[in-house]
Amino acid sequence: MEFPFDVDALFPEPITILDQHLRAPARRTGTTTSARSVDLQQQIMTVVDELGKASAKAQHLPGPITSASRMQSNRHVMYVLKDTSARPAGKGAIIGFLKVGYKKLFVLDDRGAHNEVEPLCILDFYIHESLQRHGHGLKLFRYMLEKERVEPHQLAIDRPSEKLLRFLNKHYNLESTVPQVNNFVIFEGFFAHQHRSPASSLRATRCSRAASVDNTPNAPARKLPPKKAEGEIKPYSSSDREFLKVAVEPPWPLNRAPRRATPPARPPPRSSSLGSSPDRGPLRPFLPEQELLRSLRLCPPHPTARLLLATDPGGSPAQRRRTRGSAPGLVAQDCSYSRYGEPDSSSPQTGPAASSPVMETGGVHGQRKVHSIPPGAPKYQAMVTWALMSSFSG
Ligand SMILES: CC(=O)SCCNC(=O)CCNC(=O)[C@H](O)C(C)(C)COP(=O)(O)OP(=O)(O)OC[C@H]1O[C@@H](n2cnc3c(N)ncnc32)[C@H](O)[C@@H]1OP(=O)(O)O
Repeated sequence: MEFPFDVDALFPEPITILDQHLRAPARRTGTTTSARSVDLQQQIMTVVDELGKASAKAQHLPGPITSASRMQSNRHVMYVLKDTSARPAGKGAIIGFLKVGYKKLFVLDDRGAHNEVEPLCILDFYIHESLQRHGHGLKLFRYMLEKERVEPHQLAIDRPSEKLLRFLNKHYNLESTVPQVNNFVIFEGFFAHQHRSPASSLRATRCSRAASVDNTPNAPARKLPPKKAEGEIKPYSSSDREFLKVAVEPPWPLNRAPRRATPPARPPPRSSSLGSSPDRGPLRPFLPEQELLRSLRLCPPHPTARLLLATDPGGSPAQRRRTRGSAPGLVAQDCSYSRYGEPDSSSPQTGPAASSPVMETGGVHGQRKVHSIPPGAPKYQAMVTWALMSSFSG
């Protein structure tokens, strides 16, 4: 993976360890001015962002789980492997990365009992497509194990891909998993020699005062107090990949999904740690325009909207007619309906909307009013305005 700046100079060693400060490694020669170090940090951030994007693409994730901003806001550690052999255009290249971090998890042991632990977790792992199966992943993984002083079976893996499961099986003989109900995979032997971070040791010390703690020296995990019901254990575990599921939705009614006559064919995916891959389903689609218009027509009348319409100069029949004549494509119509929705034949102006979009806000005494959208106003803006007026009803 190449960059428009010299990554060979940026990362002097074959493997560079980055933490939340995303600092450039110490230079071998020369001094670094503060302006230069800001520049170098910017380059590191670019590398991290691009690696995160490439990894997400390789795993078919809807978005990156590794980025400079996420690195800065978490205590994760990233091992970056550079290509020492090739220096295309004299700027070097990056082969891949491995991201790890300690996480507090609730995991089940082989008897199905809950255990609170804080293991080192494999959070993201990526080797450039052109260089996979060349031993680079193993080089990076070995280096990380050595630096973090952990054994492979002591790790928890955040939703491993099929490739990673095979990698772990091939290089470390990890095969039998301990079934979990969260997104992490742990292997047999996890509880035998659970590695404890300084943070977890501290927490275990604190917990020992509150009793219900296994007092065995180096006890890897403690049983939760019996008073806690299973449903109360929250969060069950915080997968880094969880945030990808949170779709940013527009406000009501723009977020209303089309109504289904029948239940979905497939139940929503269940979270499992049995090697399930990340949820790759698309984010919830925005409501199509026609569906939105239909929803708006079905909505009940709103007092605020009525008030505004009553005082709206464009609400007079004359004004509406003028608008209809002068601005094609905009709504200028006054439909009268009976209270139950049928067209009211007594009204001088009845009939379907001549043009769209139609903003029906409901009328007084059974009349449904269609009010005009100012010329030039985008359709969605008008819909949102109407929706906001409706939301005041509560
Ligand atoms: C928690 C997480 O991060 S899950 C996401 C893991 N990342 C990905 O799936 C992204 C795409 N894959 C990759 O980036 C890499 O393949 C990695 C990181 C999984 C492994 O790195 P590599 O450099 O390819 O591994 P390395 O060469 O050291 O070991 C090769 C072994 O890994 C496994 N492996 C690697 N690629 C594949 C593949 N395409 N299909 C099946 N197994 C594979 C195999 O066991 C392989 O041994 P083999 O070639 O004898 O079958």
